[in-house]
Amino acid sequence: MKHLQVAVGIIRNANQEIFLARRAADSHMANMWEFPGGKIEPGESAEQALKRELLEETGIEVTQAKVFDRVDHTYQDLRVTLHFFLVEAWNGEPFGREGQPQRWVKQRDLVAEEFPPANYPLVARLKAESHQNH
Ligand SMILES: Nc1nc2c([nH]c(=O)n2[C@@H]2O[C@H](COP(=O)(O)OP(=O)(O)OP(=O)(O)O)[C@@H](O)[C@H]2O)c(=O)[nH]1
Ligand SMILES: [Mg+2]
Repeated sequence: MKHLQVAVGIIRNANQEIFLARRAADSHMANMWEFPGGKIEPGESAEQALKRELLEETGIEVTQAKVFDRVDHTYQDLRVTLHFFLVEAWNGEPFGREGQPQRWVKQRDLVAEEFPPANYPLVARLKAESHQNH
């Protein structure tokens, strides 16, 4: 089975809002909401891929990224390892640079079912941590 290594950015602003983008209609997990990111290319570290993908997909230059979690998930015909980073420092203003819809959502208001199934535990963790801290 194909196995992808993916770098993913949880972009969070000072209002505890997280930037989400909508996946394209013709992609894997079409039309679901996602944290921007993409495949780690050969020779790249997860953090390098994160910076490249966030620039390509949202236009921001990441200046600091913290490892947040690593999740392994097997879909019907595809295995993914998602390397999640918490991004709280960047230059620019994120937007759907590839034309994809986007929105900011309060961390505590995230809805797991809007994301690909691999994200469910991660979204649960983010919601739990938002109740502790805010
Ligand atoms: N970016 C992103 N991908 C995710 C998330 N959750 C999740 O299961 N994935 C899966 O990770 C895989 C790779 O992500 P991607 O499609 O963004 O990769 P990419 O930007 O390199 O795509 P491309 O082939 O169009 O260049 C997809 O199969 C996607 O369904 C998520 O929150 N964000
Ligand atoms: Mg992508």
